[in-house]
Parts: sequence; structure tokens; C-alpha cells
Amino acid sequence: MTALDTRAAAKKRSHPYQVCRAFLLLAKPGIVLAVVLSGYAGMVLAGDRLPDPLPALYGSTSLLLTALGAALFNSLGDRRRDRSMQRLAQRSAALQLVGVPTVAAAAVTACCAGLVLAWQTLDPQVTLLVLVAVVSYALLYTRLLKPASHWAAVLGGIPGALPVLIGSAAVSPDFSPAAFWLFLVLLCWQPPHFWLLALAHLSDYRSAKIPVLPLVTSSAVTRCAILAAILALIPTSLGLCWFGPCSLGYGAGAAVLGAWFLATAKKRLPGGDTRPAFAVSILYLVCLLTLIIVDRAFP
Ligand code: HEM
Ligand SMILES: CC(C)=CCC/C(C)=C/CC/C(C)=C/COP(=O)(O)OP(=O)(O)O
Repeated sequence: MTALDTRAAAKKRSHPYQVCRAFLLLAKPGIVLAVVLSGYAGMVLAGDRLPDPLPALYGSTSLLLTALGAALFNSLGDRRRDRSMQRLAQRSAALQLVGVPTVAAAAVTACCAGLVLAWQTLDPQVTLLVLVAVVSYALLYTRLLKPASHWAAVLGGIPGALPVLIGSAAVSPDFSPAAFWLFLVLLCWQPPHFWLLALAHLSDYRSAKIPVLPLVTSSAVTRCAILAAILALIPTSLGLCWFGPCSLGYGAGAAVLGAWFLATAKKRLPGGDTRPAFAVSILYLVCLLTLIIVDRAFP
């Protein structure tokens, strides 16, 4: 039986549930939902209150569709590298099950739907920012930066943080210093978030020939970079109450969250398993974004 017959037989046997599960693996739902949450936090900061339901719905749906589409483009662009990464074995199998043409069609559809929705319902700058986020993640980061430079973890933070400004623009065309400050918080948060994972899966990135910081420099340099980035993240997050609209209650919460992230990273870094610290990086972000939303929704 040829590989093609095997693939065709596998697809024929595939149950709709398996196809849906495969799509979920390719669409990175955790990242997409956290991106939508960061966009909503940008809306709350820009208006200094809970956003009106319609712009919030249109903005969040546009972010959901385009982040999902961009994640599918990322899975397509990374497919050859992903095959040599143990962590992503399920994602490679999922792509084989669904098929490149179907994933590509779904990625184009999701991105176009999100862009048209933004264009039809929100300020034009929202569509522009969404387009920049999609192109910078799906093309510049995935195709150019990630395979070529360890700086991808820093520059890849720009599309990752843009949803905050997209959310802000969805509720107000005016520049929001508070939303921009949260954009800076996400820029500080993303490199340690990724470097903690890269340290945990170093052999994967070596096999895939992806130049992550610990491979280009050393694990010791990466540990220092992680701690330095978190030490920069903490005062940046506190800036939302020093220079921004957030309360001292938010400031206390952000300080506790930052201390937790730093302590976990410090405890895990001398060569231990960094996956728990990676998990804390995600919990830190979700709690910080929720804290901002609650703080401004109920001042
Ligand atoms: C430079 C930017 C970023 C890099 C390199 C990065 C890298 C990663 C990687 C490699 C994973 C594991 C994914 C997997 O195993 O399938 C991951 C998981 C995750 N990331 Fe990030 N990420 C970045 C930005 C973001 C942003 C902006 C958010 C949200 C605002 C985010 C939230 C998450 C969440 C929630 C998970 C766990 C859920 C999941 O695995 O899908 N990340 N990240
Ligand atoms: C509106 C819009 C399009 C926003 C984009 C926001 C977004 C999805 C940012 C994610 C940034 C990022 C570099 C993720 C990891 O990709 P990776 O390739 O390093 O992860 P992997 O190794 O799991 O594939």
C-alpha cells in the first residue's frame, strides 16, 4: 500500500470527532483564547471601564478568527520542522489527518472572516492592526525569523502583544497610554515565557535546527536572560498603577504575581525541569489580565 493510499485510508477512517480534535491541535486554542483575553484587557484599559457589548463582541470575534487563522498558518509553515520535534508529534499527525490544503483553506477563511468583520464593524485602524498582526506572525515570524534568529522570541512578541492595541482601537480610535503600557508588559512577558519552554525541549529545537537562545548562546545565558526579563516585567506591570488608571489593589496583586513568577523561575532554573515555570508564566498572564479587567470594571 503506498503512502498516498495509507493517507487516503486514514482520512476515510477518520471520524468527524478526530478531524475536529486535529483542527484544535493545529489552531493552538490556549494561545488564541489568551490572545482574545489580552485584547479584551486592552478594551477595558482604553475605555477605563467595561466596553460596550457590540464593539467588544466584534473586536473579540475578529481577534479569535484571525489569531486562529494565523496559528493555522504557523502550523503549516512549521510543518517540516515540527516533524523532528517530539513535543509536536501530535500536531504533525493532526496535519497529516486533515491535510495541508484543508488547513490552508481554513486558515485563509478564518483570517479573511476576521478582517472583513473588523472592516465592516470597527474603526479602520483595527483592520490595519489585525492585518499587521497576521502578516507579522504567520509570515515574518514563522517563515523568516523563527528559522533564522534567536531574536524571534523577542520580535515575535510584537504580533503577540498587538492584540492589546487591537482591543484598544476597537473601543476608541484615540491612542491609549494605558493600553500601550500593557503592550509593553506583554513584550516583557513573552521572551521568558518561551525561553522556559525552549530550555525544557532543547533537544527538540536542536533536531529541528531552530536557533533558540540556549542553543545559540548557552543555558546559563538563557537563565540570566529569563530572570532579567522577569525583573523588567514586574516594574513594567506596576507601571499600570504608577502612570496608568489601575488601583493600588491591582498594584499589590501584580507584585504578588510577579514575585511568584520570579520565585518559580529562580527555583527551577539551575538546570531543573522548567516546564512548571513555563506553566506559571501562563497562569501569571491570565491572572494579570483578569486582575486588570476586574480592577477597571469595578473601580
Ligand atoms: C514570542 C511570542 C511567543 C512564543 C515564542 C510562544 C511560544 C509558545 C509555545 C512554543 C507554546 C507551546 C505550544 C504547544 O506546545 O502547542 C506556547 C504555549 C502557550 N502560549 Fe505562548 N508564545 C508566545 C506568545 C504568547 C502570547 C502572546 C500568548 C497569549 C497572550 C501566549 C499564551 C500561551 C498559552 C496560553 C499557551 C499554553 C496553551 C497552548 O499550549 O496552546 N503565548 N507558547
Ligand atoms: C490577531 C493576531 C493574528 C494575533 C497573533 C497573536 C499570536 C497568535 C501570537 C503568538 C506568538 C507566537 C510567536 C506563538 C508561538 O509560535 P511558535 O511557532 O513559536 O509555537 P510552536 O513551537 O508551538 O509552533
